[in-house]
Amino acid sequence: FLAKKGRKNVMPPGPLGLPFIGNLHQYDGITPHIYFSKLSKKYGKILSLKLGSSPIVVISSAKLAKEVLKIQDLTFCSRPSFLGQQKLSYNGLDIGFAPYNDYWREMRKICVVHLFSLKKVQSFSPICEDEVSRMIMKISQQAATSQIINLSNLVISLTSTIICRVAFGIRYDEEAHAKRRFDELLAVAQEMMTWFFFTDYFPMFGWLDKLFGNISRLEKDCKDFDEFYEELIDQHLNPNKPKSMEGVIIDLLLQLKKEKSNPIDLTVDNIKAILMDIFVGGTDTSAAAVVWAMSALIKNPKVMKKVQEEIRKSIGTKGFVNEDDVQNMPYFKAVIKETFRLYPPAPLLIPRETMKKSTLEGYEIQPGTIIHVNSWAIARDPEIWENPEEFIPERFLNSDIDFKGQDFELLPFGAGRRGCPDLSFEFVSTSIALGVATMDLMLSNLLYAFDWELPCGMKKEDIDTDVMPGITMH
Ligand code: HEM
Repeated sequence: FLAKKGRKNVMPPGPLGLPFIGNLHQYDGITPHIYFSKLSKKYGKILSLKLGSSPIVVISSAKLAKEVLKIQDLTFCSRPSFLGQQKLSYNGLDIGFAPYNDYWREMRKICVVHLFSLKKVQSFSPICEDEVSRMIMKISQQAATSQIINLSNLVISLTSTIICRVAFGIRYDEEAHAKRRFDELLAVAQEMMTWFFFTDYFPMFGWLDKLFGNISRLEKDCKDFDEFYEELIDQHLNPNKPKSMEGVIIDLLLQLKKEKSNPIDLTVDNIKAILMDIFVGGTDTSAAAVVWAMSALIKNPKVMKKVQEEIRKSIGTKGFVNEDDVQNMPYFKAVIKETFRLYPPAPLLIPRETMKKSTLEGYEIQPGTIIHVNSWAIARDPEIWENPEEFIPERFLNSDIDFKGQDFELLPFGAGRRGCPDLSFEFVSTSIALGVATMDLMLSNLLYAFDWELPCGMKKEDIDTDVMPGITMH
């Protein structure tokens, strides 16, 4: 028995670890959200464990998420410094992996004010619409000859094409070498960001990373990225660049660098680091969400039929669903929310690190502790959600719960000062924000234009829903 008062100085409960390695031998690094969720059933909504020398606390309730992301946001708003993430972000010169400090505050302001202002995001809409209609055309051609469509590949390729156009003003031909190179770089970034480096958990044994070739691989990947950015920057500095390259994100950043009007003098490395955030944050997340949505719909044919009826009734013979049309489709919006609930693209958000000593549920949390908010587990908590494992969009039809970071039972974009910058548009419908708008457009048009079924001989139980490693859940 531990009275709340008596818990002082005690870490939250958790599995017993071994000396030196802690719980590393039990840890599932591929699906950590599921591993933590199982632990929370045994140890509670706040639990702790140790990976090597790193203390970790996992939160699995809406109430505690509110405590961490809102009430004590300032205490819990730094980021741990993992080797792969640090190297890829030019030592935290980006926004997502930067520690909480004045630099991060300024960079985030630049991003929100200049790169993702409402006007800017709206100007991206014709690009998204153009790319989605090209995708629909491509599927039509393949369907006409009864070819099987690999939807995951198509959707990932589409989001990366959109980001390339929005960020660099370049439309890579799908088969082109440059496009393949970009997609490969993205896949490598995902892998390196969650790669196991000894340095992260056993700093004294960092030399093992060298021995096992982890460092040379990481350095090679960073070099590849760097060359890619350099080429892009050179293209944008060319006074004879094509018109399509003007006013895009990289151009805006180069302009800000030249103007020197910000408290931070932007360097080329700052620009490269921000580009990395935009690639990784902007491409993977909405693509993963669309693939999960389609998988859920294929498994739930009644929901598929109902949402298609809504879209087709609303759009009629217009031929294409535009961004504004979606606002008049409550069931479609509920399908999006239900997808975010069951399949949040970043199930553990991006890990936080405590800035100072604090107390959570009477437990003392030391500075430098890594905090995981298990948004995946919270969104399946039977104390909050009825039949939590079922895909039932109807639950959102008469509910005010939204995903803008105010309702802590549904946190696909995180919340608080480190929440996804899309949330800075709290005063605007989130569908205007780039990630959701892309997702709305892709999914609504896929459902409007085609009837979907699994390849011949495949049953819905055969759909492989095993998760691949990475911050984003593919
Ligand atoms: C469906 C689309 C998206 C989802 C589900 C998503 C989700 C997330 C999540 C969960 C976080 C961490 C929040 C936290 O720690 O509380 C985050 C942070 C971030 N996201 Fe997104 N995101 C999406 C789209 C985008 C887009 C389109 C961009 C930019 C082009 C972007 C850029 C970022 C950045 C820079 C951060 C780091 C914020 C910080 O640490 O201050 N995301 N996002």
